[in-house]
Amino acid sequence: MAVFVYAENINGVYKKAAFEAVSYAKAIAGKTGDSVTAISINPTDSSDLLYKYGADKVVNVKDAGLKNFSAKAYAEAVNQIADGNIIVFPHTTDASSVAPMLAIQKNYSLITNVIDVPESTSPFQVKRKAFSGKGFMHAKADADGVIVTVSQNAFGVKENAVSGSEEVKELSIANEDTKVINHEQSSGKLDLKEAEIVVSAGRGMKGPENWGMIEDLANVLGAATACSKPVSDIGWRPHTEHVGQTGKAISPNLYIAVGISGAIQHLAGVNSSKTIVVINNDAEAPFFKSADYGVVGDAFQIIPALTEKIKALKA
Ligand SMILES: Cc1cc2nc3c(=O)[nH]c(=O)nc-3n(C[C@H](O)[C@H](O)[C@H](O)COP(=O)(O)OP(=O)(O)OC[C@H]3O[C@@H](n4cnc5c(N)ncnc54)[C@H](O)[C@@H]3O)c2cc1C
Repeated sequence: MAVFVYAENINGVYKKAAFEAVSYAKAIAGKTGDSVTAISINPTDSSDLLYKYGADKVVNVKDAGLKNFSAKAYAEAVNQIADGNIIVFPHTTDASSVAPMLAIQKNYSLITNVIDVPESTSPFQVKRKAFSGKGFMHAKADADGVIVTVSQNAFGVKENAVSGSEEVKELSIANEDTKVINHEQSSGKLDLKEAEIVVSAGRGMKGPENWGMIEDLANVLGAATACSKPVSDIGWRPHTEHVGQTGKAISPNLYIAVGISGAIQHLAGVNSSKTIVVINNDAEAPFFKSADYGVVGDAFQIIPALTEKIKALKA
């Protein structure tokens, strides 16, 4: 028996979330004594990248009709291959819409946003995020089969190299429903949901002309940039950077919040970050209650000084 895992790629290139999902599937397989079979749709990347994280077998679906993403058609493709009782998906935007479609097609339980290896695999029980990341719960699958989506950056990418094998599967799936015509990445920037470090700023920055210092700090740390909702609403930053309840939910290893008050709707999207650093000139700002480290002070002095210090350390 195999633990199946959906290895997501964008325009043929594997996402970091795919490596994390394979690492997670390998951890489950270690408990059940199964092998890991990864399924990917029209990848251009080499399967070697998936063997590195523990995929014993990679099934590459070749289907010209699946060039454009559609949750229903992709679920059908995975359904035709995955004949095991445990199927793992990354909790990305695309994959988290494929997983429920597949759960319906297979009549399996669906547990989303899991953050740890299962406590038991029979019955399947696992810890997951709840209430927009403000709490945790232990979910138990009712059905014999289970599909899980792994919260990004929760488990981590873990090398576990095996000498895997590859199978190419030619499919021809009807893809006539609503589909994504094109995936475009904002120019040359890190994907916010995949980033290990995020530097985020809010209205405390006073205006878009002051974002240079946020970008400088992000560059020196190799981080992605994010912002609060009002900042993107006023047009200081693009909507793709808006994090929170109504924006992207992220869980980087390090989240640096600059001039953000820490409203509950903002926290809902960032409070599962592993380490939170808050920089705010108001010692009473609510964000400090959720911070691992806090600096009370003027961002306009602290950020450039911090950037210089990190540059010096790196040199
Ligand atoms: C239904 C709903 C959904 C929402 N969804 C979201 C969401 O997804 N994401 C989100 O972010 N918000 C969301 N909001 C808005 C949220 O309630 C807050 O209004 C918003 O997060 C505040 O943004 P801010 O912290 O940038 O601005 P402010 O609340 O204005 O805070 C600015 C902060 O900057 C600090 N500051 C000022 N000057 C400096 C300085 N020189 N140096 C350091 N610090 C300084 C201030 O002390 C203050 O704490 C939502 C609201 C609603 C009602």
